[in-house]
Amino acid sequence: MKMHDLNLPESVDAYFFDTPGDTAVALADAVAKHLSERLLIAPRASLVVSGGSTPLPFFEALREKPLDWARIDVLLADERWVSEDDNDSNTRLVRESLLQGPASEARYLSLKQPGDTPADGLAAAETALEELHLPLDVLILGMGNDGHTASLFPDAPELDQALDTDSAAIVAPMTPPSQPQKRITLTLRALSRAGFTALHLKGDDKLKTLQGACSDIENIREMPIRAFLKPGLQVYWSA
Ligand SMILES: O=C(O)[C@H](O)[C@@H](O)[C@H](O)[C@H](O)COP(=O)(O)O
Repeated sequence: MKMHDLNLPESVDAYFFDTPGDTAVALADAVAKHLSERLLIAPRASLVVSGGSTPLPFFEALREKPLDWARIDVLLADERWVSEDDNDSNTRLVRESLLQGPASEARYLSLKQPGDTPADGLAAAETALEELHLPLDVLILGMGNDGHTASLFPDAPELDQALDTDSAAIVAPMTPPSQPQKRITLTLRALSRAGFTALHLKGDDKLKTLQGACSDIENIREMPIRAFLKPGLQVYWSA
């Protein structure tokens, strides 16, 4: 699909690659560049990543980058409320695939905290993020075919609050009936205006979903990814 079919907003750059591996390497290069530039002028940098099945080759490429990882705070955009040894845990994915090698020096800020539900663990999660400076420096988002990103799900009863950028909340519990697990997510207030935001996608289905998202950009509740289709976003896609 040619870029113009996406009618992305002005100055949203879309990069199309032949393979997920090529995408991963290119995205890792861009992220490493932004993190190292940030660390030239700030004592620490924040890197927010997403879970799911797409990021693995990106994590494997990024972790080998010769960055000052001890000065980088790594956290998830969202998390399933499962134990860290659960196969569905994004924290497990990040610890096993990203926080290895040079990147093992990074400081990991965990959204997953003790508590039977995300609501029970919310205060501890907020405390864990106390040192997180906003706006974020680097944010990597995925997208589901319902147009969710992070755990901003269209069917979540808490979506309006999580999208309310006037709210002070930077993290919120989400209980989308479409999902098998309860979730915790960074809110739109926390996720917006990052220094560098990339949308990392794989597959024709995701490209079609993105095309649909571009067709009615203002209707964010219907497809929360639309909140990020703004100038400066970089889309990285492969079949
Ligand atoms: O916890 C999660 O699932 C992610 O944070 C979520 O927002 C993900 O990025 C999309 O669902 C895409 O997931 P895939 O990469 O598996 O398609």
